[in-house]
Amino acid sequence: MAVKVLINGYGSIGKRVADAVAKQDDMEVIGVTKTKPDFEAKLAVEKGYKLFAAIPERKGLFEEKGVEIEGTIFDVIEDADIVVDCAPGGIGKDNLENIYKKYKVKAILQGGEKAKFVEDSFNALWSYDRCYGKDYIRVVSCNTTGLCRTFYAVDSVTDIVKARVVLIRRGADPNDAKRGPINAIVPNPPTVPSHHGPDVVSVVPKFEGKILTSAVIVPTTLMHMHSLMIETTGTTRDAILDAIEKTPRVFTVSAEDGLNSTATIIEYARDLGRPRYDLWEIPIWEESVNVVDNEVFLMQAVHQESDVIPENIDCIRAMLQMEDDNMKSIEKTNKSLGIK
Ligand SMILES: NC(=O)C1=CN([C@@H]2O[C@H](COP(=O)(O)OP(=O)(O)OC[C@H]3O[C@@H](n4cnc5c(N)ncnc54)[C@H](OP(=O)(O)O)[C@@H]3O)[C@@H](O)[C@H]2O)C=CC1
Ligand SMILES: O=C(OP(=O)(O)O)[C@H](O)COP(=O)(O)O
Repeated sequence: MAVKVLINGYGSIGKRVADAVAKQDDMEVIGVTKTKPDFEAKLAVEKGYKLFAAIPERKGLFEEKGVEIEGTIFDVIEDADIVVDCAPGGIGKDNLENIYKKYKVKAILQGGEKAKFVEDSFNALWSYDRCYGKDYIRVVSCNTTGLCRTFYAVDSVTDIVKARVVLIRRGADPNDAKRGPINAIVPNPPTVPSHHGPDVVSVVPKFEGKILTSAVIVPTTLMHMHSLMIETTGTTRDAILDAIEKTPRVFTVSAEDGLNSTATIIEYARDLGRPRYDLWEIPIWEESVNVVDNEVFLMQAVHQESDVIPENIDCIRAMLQMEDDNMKSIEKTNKSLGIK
């Protein structure tokens, strides 16, 4: 029987998680929530999702606008086997304390929440077993997910002694007219190291003290980009390329093929006919992969709106003990979504 999934927060991440859950033969979406009756709420109903008010006092707003609503989150939460919280960063922890724990329902939070509020942090390659059967888990952020996958590939062929990463973060998602910068490069966070190193360690504790990250924000909406420098005990370029080939959800792209920027990578995702031009995999520039004196260099991009989506699906399977082999869950999810 399909497990019942409630999506609390139907925004950039929530709508993608809902569509991915709907594609699984072992899961069903029992509802999605919004706080306001805008176009996303209307489209959710048109797509056939049952819509609920995330905040009970807002229910009247939907009725006033004629947007079909089934009730509030409190009318559906007891039917859920698990809630995937996709509310804006910082709100998930309040929902965890005020709703999910009170109703004793398992919940997944997203990367905008801190590690300390949950039992563990999830990446399908690294921490599936640890999260198996747990109640409250965080799927780490898009950037952290991208780093975890690439470190997995490198770690599969050599030992990582120390890694340094510079993250070039997109200024806003494409639908966001309020954030920036429009014409500046902003150290963000202004302090070094950034939170991404500790976030990777929350998934892979053996990397404690080994990952140092700094980040800037630039005026683009398409993707993030990372420049990785990974000191190892010894490896070769061919071994790293082979490891990338064997690791799920990462792949190489070549500037020679015209995939020489985030712009053409997104065009590639469009040409693949991906929903919302989502690129769930992490593209690594083949030409950037190099090994100098045991240090691995590479550059990769991250489609911030979509790389965490398959992770949420695998996290549901782990928490609800639906599949005990992480690689089998990854394979099932990949197949259902059409991941390379
Ligand atoms: N966008 C990204 O690139 C990524 C985001 N994340 C993380 O995912 C989470 C969600 O981000 P994102 O999808 O971008 O955010 P969005 O702002 O796009 O969507 C948030 C959704 O939550 C709803 N919402 C608002 N308040 C509440 C509430 N109190 N309870 C439940 N739902 C609420 C909003 O509804 P309404 O619009 O009706 O107000 C909206 O549907 C954050 O933790 C973020 O850090 C992780 C990876 C990448
Ligand atoms: O929510 C996200 O970006 P945002 O906090 O810039 O909106 C992405 O998950 C990236 O987050 P991160 O750069 O804190 O890993």
